[in-house]
Amino acid sequence: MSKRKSIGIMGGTFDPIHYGHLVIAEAVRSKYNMDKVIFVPSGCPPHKNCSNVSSAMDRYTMTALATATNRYFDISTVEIDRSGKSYTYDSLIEFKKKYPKHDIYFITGADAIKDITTWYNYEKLLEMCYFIAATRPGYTLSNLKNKELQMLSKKQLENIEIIEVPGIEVSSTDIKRRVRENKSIKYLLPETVEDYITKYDLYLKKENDI
Ligand SMILES: Nc1ncnc2c1ncn2[C@@H]1O[C@H](COP(=O)(O)OP(=O)(O)OP(=O)(O)O)[C@@H](O)[C@H]1O
Ligand SMILES: O=C(O)c1ccc[n+]([C@@H]2O[C@H](COP(=O)([O-])O)[C@@H](O)[C@H]2O)c1
Repeated sequence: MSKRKSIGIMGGTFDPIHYGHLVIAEAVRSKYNMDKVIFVPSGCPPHKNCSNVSSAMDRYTMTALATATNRYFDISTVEIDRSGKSYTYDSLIEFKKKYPKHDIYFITGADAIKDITTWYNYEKLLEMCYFIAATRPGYTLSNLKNKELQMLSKKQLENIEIIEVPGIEVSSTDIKRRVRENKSIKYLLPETVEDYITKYDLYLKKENDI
């Protein structure tokens, strides 16, 4: 990594945000001594059905609650303010303009990076920023390098770093299912987010009914 200043961009649907997201963002920030990590809730996640996702306001609020206690964490509305699919390429253009002196690192789970060749304008994206892919349980480094990423050139692969972080086996899908089944979600996500979910009765209906 160069000695230039750097920031991390942590994009996600965050429906809801949980400790899996927070752990990887903090692990990457401290490992690379980043100035900050900006959490970017998607407006309409490109690879998900937007109509099945909670409102942008709920997801933004939960992300703000979850990140409030970390002075290095920030939050951006760049994607929820934009209409149409929330392509990372469009957001990165904006962040490059806003932070011309910083190196930009897009932080993602390793399971998401394996599909990078299906992302909008992925070739340009890989020239514009570095990707830091945190392994989550079930994804090994060798599997990822050998199989899913084999379409990429050596130069493109150089802009992707796969790192291991303390694994937390939690997903937003699992949390939503637990809420529906009236199971505890305690210790899977910050208490403030848990309280928000309870207060506004989020996730009680089946995903297709949202
Ligand atoms: N437990 C986890 N460990 C590591 N990375 C994670 C974890 N959960 C999510 N991520 C990563 O965080 C990013 C944003 O994830 P997202 O908001 O879609 O949450 P999710 O839990 O993966 O949701 P879903 O269950 O709907 O797939 C993605 O790059 C994803 O790979
Ligand atoms: O730009 C794309 O084509 C693209 C395709 C899939 C995922 N992403 C981004 O990757 C991040 C994680 O996505 P998701 O669907 O797992 O929440 C989020 O910021 C998405 O906008 C971006």
